Amino acid sequence: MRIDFTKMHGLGNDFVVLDARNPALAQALPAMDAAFAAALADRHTGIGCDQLILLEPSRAGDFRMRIFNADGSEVEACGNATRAVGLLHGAPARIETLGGLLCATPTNAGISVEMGQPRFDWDAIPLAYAMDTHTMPLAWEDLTNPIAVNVGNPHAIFFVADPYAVDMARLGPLIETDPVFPERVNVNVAAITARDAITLRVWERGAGLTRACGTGACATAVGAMKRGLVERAVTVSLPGGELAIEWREDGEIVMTGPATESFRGSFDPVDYGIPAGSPD
Ligand SMILES: N[C@@H](CCC[C@H](N)C(=O)O)C(=O)O
Repeated sequence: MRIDFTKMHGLGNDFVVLDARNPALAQALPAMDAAFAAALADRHTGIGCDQLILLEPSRAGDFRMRIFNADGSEVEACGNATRAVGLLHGAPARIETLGGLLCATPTNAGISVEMGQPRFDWDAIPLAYAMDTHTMPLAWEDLTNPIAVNVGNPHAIFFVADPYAVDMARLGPLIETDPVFPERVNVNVAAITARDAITLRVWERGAGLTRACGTGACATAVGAMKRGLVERAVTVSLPGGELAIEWREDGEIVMTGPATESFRGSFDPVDYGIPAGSPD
């Protein structure tokens, strides 16, 4: 049996969405593992995407969203995909993720998502320094003094003069896989251009340089607010376009921006070496 998919993107950060709420599709879909997710995400031999999104039934929310990076790793959060599935749903949705329950609402300005409250895990790193248990420096060449913000998934943010002057293709993977980040990390380089504006590029954990990263925009905005560099509402400009990020007084981060459906299609799992309906 062929399996239907929807190809979507948020500011050019692109997704293959499989809707396993549909019982026929759920039955035909092989168990999702890293190898299968990576095969579908491959831009040369698969459908191609930055993240594979699997929608499943949920007791906690309207549905559950599972997120797989292009390298097959399953992760906790994806801001752009949350807007994309919010668009697909077409009405306010409570979306269960590994990173928490998120609320997506269609508005005139795009899809607005309550992304939850940030955690500042960086405190753990200076503690390691104080106890002299660290092994790595907090600087990677010219990238120094990052702030780490967890918005369901982990981000390290470096404030620089010009994000486009940073050699992300080289430094991104170096920092992503540095042992100082046991779960690897999304690497953000950002410039503050006004009290309400940030320019950002993101090397995504498990996906590389993407045109936009919703959680990266949230983490960077909140990191900049925590350092007193910007006000509580900012526009974040990424290579693929702009997101509005607000850190409300109640602690909730709200991200608003566009989402787009590109096309629909179907594939045969046999082409990925997996017999249809196989439990493996
Ligand atoms: N593109 C995403 C983030 C996807 C997950 C990330 N690469 C990770 O490994 O945490 C977004 O829009 O937030």
